[in-house]
Amino acid sequence: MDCEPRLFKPLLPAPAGCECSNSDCKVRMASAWRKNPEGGWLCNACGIFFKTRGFHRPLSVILMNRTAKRRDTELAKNSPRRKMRRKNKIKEIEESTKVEIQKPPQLELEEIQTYQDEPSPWEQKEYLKCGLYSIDLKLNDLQKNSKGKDKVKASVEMFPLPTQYGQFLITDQRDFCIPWDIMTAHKQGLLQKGFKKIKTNIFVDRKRKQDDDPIVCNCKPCGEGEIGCTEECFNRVMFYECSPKHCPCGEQCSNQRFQRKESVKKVQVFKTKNRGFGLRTLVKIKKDKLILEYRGEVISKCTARKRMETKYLHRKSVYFLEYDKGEVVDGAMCGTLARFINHSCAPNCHIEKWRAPNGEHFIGVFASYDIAPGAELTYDYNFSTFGGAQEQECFCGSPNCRGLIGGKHRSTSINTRE
Ligand SMILES: C[S@@+](CC[C@H](N)C(=O)[O-])C[C@H]1O[C@@H](n2cnc3c(N)ncnc32)[C@H](O)[C@@H]1O
Repeated sequence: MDCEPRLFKPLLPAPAGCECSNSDCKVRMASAWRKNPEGGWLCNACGIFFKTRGFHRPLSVILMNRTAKRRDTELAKNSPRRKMRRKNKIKEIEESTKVEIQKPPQLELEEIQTYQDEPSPWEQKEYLKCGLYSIDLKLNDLQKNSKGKDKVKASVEMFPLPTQYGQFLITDQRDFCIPWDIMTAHKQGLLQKGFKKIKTNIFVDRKRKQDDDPIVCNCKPCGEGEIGCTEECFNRVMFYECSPKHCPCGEQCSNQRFQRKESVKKVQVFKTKNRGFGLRTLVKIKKDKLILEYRGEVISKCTARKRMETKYLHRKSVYFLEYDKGEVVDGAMCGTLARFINHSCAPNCHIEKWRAPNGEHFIGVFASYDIAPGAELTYDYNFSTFGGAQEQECFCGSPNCRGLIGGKHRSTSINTRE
């Protein structure tokens, strides 16, 4: 295909070093120069315009021609449709400015001034929303996808990044802020590998029991404003929680603390000097109050041993707690904040095991006496943890410290009357 190079006429300076006598144009270089009736010089474009229309080329047409010319040159495109559009625009402007031409020159100038102040929409510049190599992709434009959900789309299509960009990302140092929730979780030790809070125990080696024949107490339904199932409640004495469906006291039953999740909410994980993380209370806790339920994965002792020999082989902390005959709660991977409670030989808490109406158990940390705000919560591991782990040196710091936690000294007795 023959493809002749496009020839541009060389630009000539105005004769005698002057400029285009159209006060809106004033160019010094043009492809040709033409004389106006007064004897001055007009550039080729203004000369032709004046000759064909009888008035000077207005500023808006000059600007539009310049923009179009520049765009044409830059993009090397010359579509006939665009030419038509430009011609039509020029016609429109001619129509609108013809009347103004009749006005005295002073008025014409004012009119043109307003053109300059308020550029027409086709003269307005479009700005890129994002740099070519912008570090942060702008994700402002939300578009709906086929399912009607918001779909994020970058505002501007990006060029591929230069090859050295990876190096830049590695070496670039920028200030950043860790999101509040992540920072808090980190401070509370919740970012430990794989730890997740759960709302009920997870049964790994068997199914959860679904006993639909709960033990019902013989308390009498109480009057309005009274509290049911107090100290004398047969279930309470036996460390059984009443069933919400069957208890004669109904809504007034006070023996459903685990099921109603009546735990102390204002507790805080903190870093201890030599015992890893610990848990402290931010509020005063009364004697016998349920502080937290100890939840986790309910596994057989056999699974627990296997885990200790594999998964937890190099772990310093142990999170096993006796659950039932031959079963253990493992709070290492998932559970509640109770897993952060450390051992003390002079503890302020103890563990209680309560029977749930479905035949399973609730294991809770209870206050052994009134605890002041800010105090670290502790219980004696030797009475409640699973005795399969190695002995560890005790750093509880109490005057009657036994020196060791865990190992062979452990007993499995938990406070329960089963
Ligand atoms: C259930 S975790 C308690 C939370 C643990 N401190 C943590 O950072 O996750 C039990 C582990 O804490 C440490 N620990 C608890 N009480 C301790 C004590 N009095 N002295 C030394 N280490 C203790 C031991 O490593 C133990 O295996």
